[in-house]
Amino acid sequence: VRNSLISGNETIKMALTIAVGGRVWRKFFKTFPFRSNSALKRFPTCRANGRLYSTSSDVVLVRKDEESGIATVRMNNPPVNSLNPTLMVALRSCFEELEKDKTCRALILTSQKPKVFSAGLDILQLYQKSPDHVAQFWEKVQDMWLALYGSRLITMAAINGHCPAAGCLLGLACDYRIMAEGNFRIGLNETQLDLVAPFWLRQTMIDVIGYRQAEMALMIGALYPSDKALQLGLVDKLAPIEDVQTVAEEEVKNWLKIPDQARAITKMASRKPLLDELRRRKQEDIQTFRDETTRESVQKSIQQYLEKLKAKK
Ligand SMILES: CCCCCCCCC/C=C/C(=O)SCCNC(=O)CCNC(=O)[C@H](O)C(C)(C)COP(=O)(O)OP(=O)(O)OC[C@H]1O[C@@H](n2cnc3c(N)ncnc32)[C@H](O)[C@@H]1OP(=O)(O)O
Repeated sequence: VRNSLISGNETIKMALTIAVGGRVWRKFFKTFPFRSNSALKRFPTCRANGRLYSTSSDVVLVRKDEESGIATVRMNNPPVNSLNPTLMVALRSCFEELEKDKTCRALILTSQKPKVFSAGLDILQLYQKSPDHVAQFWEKVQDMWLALYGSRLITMAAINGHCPAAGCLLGLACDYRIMAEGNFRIGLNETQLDLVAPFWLRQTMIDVIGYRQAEMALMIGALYPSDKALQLGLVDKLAPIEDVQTVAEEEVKNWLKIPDQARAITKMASRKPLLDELRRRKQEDIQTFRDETTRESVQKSIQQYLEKLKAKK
């Protein structure tokens, strides 16, 4: 159903776009306007072995190789890259900056701290917080995802460690996933916290691993070891943890051989319906998240989950 949501008009527009040579990008951006938020402040930048973008808080480290146009974005929010508002705003801002940078062609998303790609949403931000806080928090999740999933760039997740829940959400938003071999886990374990993955996250899981496997994985909140994730198609390739970044760079170089505009138009053709649907239902999605998360029984489950995390030690 989703694929058929691209109208005939848009398909014709896309075909014309490809055909009209010089005016291609103007038409492309008209057909698929990429959003940006002018209120976000630009990164202070400096140069060292290529361009190094840096957020004021340094929770996101970005190094761009000017020659190849490949930017590596490292999440740097110890101990486990949990997605708190600061990290999510920095990631979104970084994705949007790279999007605007005409010399940037690809983005590799990884963790500065090997062994954990991201522990997902910062659970503390969902516990005993006001409905307004939770609503604002969720909008940051949505905006970060829209910026990454809707990117014209080649996006590659170099998953160098555990990747539960919203860590997996980030991976699924990319075009390709390379994961570390070994005892690392990936998946959407939301139901284990008594949470329900929103429609757009569920849809990306279905798109990547197929309906039956996604339905089952989501219901039981499965976290898969990397070899099983490869078998399911949840990740595309495995590499020893120390080689994940290099393998990602090699893979990007293969993708760079494809002309950017045809690749990006094709990507948008398949992603636009879901992007549009979330944009259209953004407020409804925020309200659902706010109401669900602040429910007493869900708060109790989150409390128990936090206690379990602490007791692990
Ligand atoms: C439709 C409507 C409804 C919609 C609702 C839809 C929601 C859908 C979207 C996504 C939801 C989510 O992401 S929910 C988040 C789900 N995430 C998880 O379940 C991951 C939980 N974490 C882990 O499993 C592990 O930490 C793991 C990542 C494997 C790393 O293990 P390690 O042994 O290396 O590290 P640990 O010792 O466990 O953790 C180090 C410290 O970090 C803390 N910590 C770990 N994960 C954390 C987290 N996510 N948030 C905060 N803090 C965390 C621990 O408590 C420790 O704190 P100290 O003891 O103080 O040091």
